[in-house]
Amino acid sequence: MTRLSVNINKIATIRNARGGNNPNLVQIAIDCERFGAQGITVHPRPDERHIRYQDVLDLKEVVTTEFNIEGNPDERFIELVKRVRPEQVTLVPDAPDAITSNAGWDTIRHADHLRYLVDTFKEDGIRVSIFVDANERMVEGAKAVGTDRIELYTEPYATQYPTDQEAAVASFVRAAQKAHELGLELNAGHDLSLENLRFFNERIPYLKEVSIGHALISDALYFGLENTIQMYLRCLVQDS
Ligand SMILES: CC(=O)[C@@H](O)[C@H](O)COP(=O)(O)O
Ligand SMILES: NCC(=O)COP(=O)(O)O
Repeated sequence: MTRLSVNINKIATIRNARGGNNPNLVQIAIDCERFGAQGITVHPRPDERHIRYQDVLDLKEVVTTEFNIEGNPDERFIELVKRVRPEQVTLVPDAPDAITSNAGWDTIRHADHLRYLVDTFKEDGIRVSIFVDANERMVEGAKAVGTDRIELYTEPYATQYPTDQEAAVASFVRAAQKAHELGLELNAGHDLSLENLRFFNERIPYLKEVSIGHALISDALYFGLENTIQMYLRCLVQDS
């Protein structure tokens, strides 16, 4: 079964709006796990607009499932990840002023840099995942730099899904097959939701993990966090 990692960035966004500790990010991470999440994802950004670097250190003390730290690997990020030693680091090429992540790596152009990063994190026993578009050449490039996994950037899938599900998923199926042929493990994320997740999971072979934040936390406003996590988990169960 594909595993669900809950991205708690948006909890930190709400907390930061008032400067105090409500909602309590650490308690929410503990509760997400209690409600069935199989991982916790955070994406510290240089401006700390949601997840703060201190949050990552605090979360390391309590997360008992898979801890996944995503981000643009600048010096501060590299130092943080190497200090925390999460189960997984996901390398994302987003600009500091980007509203959210908006593209995968060009794994061919940035091959030398990515190879260095993969080696750096693997040295500390941290699994490395590289965020890529659903493009077979980029998957091949990711393999060439030695990563363990890739994460497919699913925003284009989510955008096209309401109008043409088959067209939306086609390049993702090809990229997933390519990853499998090359021996790469597969994650996916960005804008996955209750609307589009089940179909994606049914169609994408060998999917190990999805990380979901924005839609899941928004749904929790209506359904509650525990129910919402269970609803997402049900989308990931395959009928046999
Ligand atoms: C890497 C990725 O796909 C993003 O979804 C990211 O983790 C979300 O970041 P924000 O919560 O800052 O939009
Ligand atoms: N890696 C994707 C992620 O963690 C969450 O993305 P989103 O669901 O907030 O778009």
